Amino acid sequence: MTLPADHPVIPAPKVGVLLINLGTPDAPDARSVRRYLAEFLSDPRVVEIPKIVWQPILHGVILTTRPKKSAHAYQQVWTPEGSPLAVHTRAISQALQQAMPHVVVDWAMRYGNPAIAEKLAAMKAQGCDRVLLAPLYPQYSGATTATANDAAFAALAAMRWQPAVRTLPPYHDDPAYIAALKTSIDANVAALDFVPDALLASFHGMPERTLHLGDPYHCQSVKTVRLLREALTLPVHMSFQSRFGRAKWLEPETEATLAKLVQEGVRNIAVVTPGFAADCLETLEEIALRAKEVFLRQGGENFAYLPCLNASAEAITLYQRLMSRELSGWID
Ligand SMILES: C=CC1=C(C)c2cc3[nH]c(cc4nc(cc5[nH]c(cc1n2)c(C)c5CCC(=O)O)C(CCC(=O)O)=C4C)c(C)c3C=C
Ligand SMILES: [Fe+2]
Ligand SMILES: [Fe+2]
Repeated sequence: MTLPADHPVIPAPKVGVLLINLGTPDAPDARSVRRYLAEFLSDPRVVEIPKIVWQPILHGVILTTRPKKSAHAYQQVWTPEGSPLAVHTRAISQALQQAMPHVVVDWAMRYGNPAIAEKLAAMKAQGCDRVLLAPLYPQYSGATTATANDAAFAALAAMRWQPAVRTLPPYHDDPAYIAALKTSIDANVAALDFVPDALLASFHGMPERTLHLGDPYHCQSVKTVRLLREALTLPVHMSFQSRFGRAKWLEPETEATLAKLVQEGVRNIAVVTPGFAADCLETLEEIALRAKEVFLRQGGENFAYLPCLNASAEAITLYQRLMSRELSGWID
């Protein structure tokens, strides 16, 4: 049988790893932040309020007031290379590509740029017929991991010839993740010019309702902290930051926890954010700048924010291990 001239040629198997993070505005100005927030906060996985109720609130109040305020916050942490979240996620992707030269490693954002659909199309064009989708969230949540996968599946839905796909499971209790956190925390604490009395692990918050509806994020965060306590010598406290809206969010809240710790006699503290793979607005502005101010104002003496794993050597060892495990059978 003669094949038609335009019949697709079947290439040799090629594997792609697509790292996915949340997303960030293109620039630290109100217009760019508004565009980003409009996409992010219209996701029903993020704001679980009926569209008919939420859209007028979003477009009437939130998107007229918040972009200016948030743009100001972004300006405090923006770098010459761009938004910290994008800069670190790109650096992770580049370092992992070096560590795993036999696969194609790239990165995308759930909201904004670079888009997941665009990066999946680029992988396909490079001949990747197998793709590992890797949302970079240690703890699973519908608002983060699931929506990243949803967006990837939606992009695949438009492809005539899809690659085979796998998704990276949460790694909140993986010994390699806890070991990477321990290495990073120990080194960062040793470099401080004071000895912390305690460590506070601050996680991004979620509406409390999501816990009762079965989202595992809270339980997985608690487990990460238990394992960190077992691995570290410092006392480890836990809290949730970044409240949004009027609903009840997970407790205890980060700034309230810092104030309480001062009252209990903690004067010197180090804060880590193990739920974030990469430093971003929520860690660099909300914690390193604003939470620090709260702690010192309450009578604390020394406050250190310890960076996320970012593209550190321990992070790349971690990701190489996690990805290689998921690629088993696809690569040798
Ligand atoms: C209902 C609102 C929100 C939920 C639920 C939520 C969950 C959630 N978010 C992250 C990680 C990040 N969030 C970031 C920023 C951010 N988050 C919200 C709201 C919700 N997040 C807003 C409105 C913003 C934007 C900033 C602001 O205006 O305050 C970021 C940083 C992005 C950046 O550009 O640097 C991250 C990362 C997780 C892990 C999570 C649930 C587990
Ligand atoms: Fe968030
Ligand atoms: Fe915030």
